[in-house]
Amino acid sequence: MLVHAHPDDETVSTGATMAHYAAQGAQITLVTCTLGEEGEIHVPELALLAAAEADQLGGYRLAELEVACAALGVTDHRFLGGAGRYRDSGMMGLDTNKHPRCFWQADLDAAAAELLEIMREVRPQVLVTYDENGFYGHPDHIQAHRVAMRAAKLATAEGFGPDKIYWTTVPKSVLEAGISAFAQSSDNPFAGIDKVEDFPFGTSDAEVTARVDATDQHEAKMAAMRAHATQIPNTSWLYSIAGNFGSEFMGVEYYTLAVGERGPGDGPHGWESDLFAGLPA
Ligand SMILES: CC(=O)N[C@H]1[C@@H](O[C@@H]2[C@H](O)[C@H](O)[C@@H](O)[C@H](O)[C@H]2O)O[C@H](CO)[C@@H](O)[C@@H]1O
Ligand SMILES: [Zn+2]
Repeated sequence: MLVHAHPDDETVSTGATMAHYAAQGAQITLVTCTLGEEGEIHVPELALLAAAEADQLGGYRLAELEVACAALGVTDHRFLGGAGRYRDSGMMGLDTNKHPRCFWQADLDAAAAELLEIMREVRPQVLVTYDENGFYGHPDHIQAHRVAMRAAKLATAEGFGPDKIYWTTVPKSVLEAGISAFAQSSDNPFAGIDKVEDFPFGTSDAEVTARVDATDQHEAKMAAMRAHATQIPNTSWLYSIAGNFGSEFMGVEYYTLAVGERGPGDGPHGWESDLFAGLPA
């Protein structure tokens, strides 16, 4: 089970992983907490769908998410509390954070109870969500972390909690490699970023627990990214990195184990290569 904040997060941070396990026949349940109503629109002809105009972006991103899930092979997708229950809160500090229906204003116990019911049905072995900072500090990501961890605690108390809980991450060594690789490039997605500490995310290699190599699924991830066209324009830095690093960047995703027993791993850091490592088949 993966708990994400907005449509497109599932693809950008865990898309290759989901496609990898879907291809193996694993049961994958994706829970998205908002419709992404407050997002930017990188498709000019859709500009009037914006929150400040027709306020229809949420419905459009719902459809983008359906196409992305199909590209990844994900067949079980839910919106927390049902589509439209929790509104996109906008970036931290904006007035949209005060919208009465926004996820940032959600009652934590009520939202966790919604997720608990899905956990009761699905009984996930592995739960994936964000760290306490929501990976990069967006209020909906922070709230997704809080709701997922609260629901997991309640599920465990009732005997059906996940065996392992992972938080998405990127090793600082990978970020440093990206800064170096693009330093001389005219199309530098890291322009203006001189050191890894300038990123609002990233963990030391020692804090990373798992490296999922799903390079065989990088095309599926690219197709899912293309489905999220309102959020990921063709000029996105994601595509320029993919063009330079290829499947190595698009098909490898990293995680930190927050709860559960670390399974067998390999390499200099003993990273797991499988999120189900150490669990009964
Ligand atoms: C990846 C992610 O969480 N995207 C969110 C985020 O989008 C950012 C937002 O539009 C910001 O204004 C841009 O400068 C930034 O580049 C975007 O990543 O926040 C949106 C509003 O809450 C959300 O809809 C989007 O999914
Ligand atoms: Zn997001």
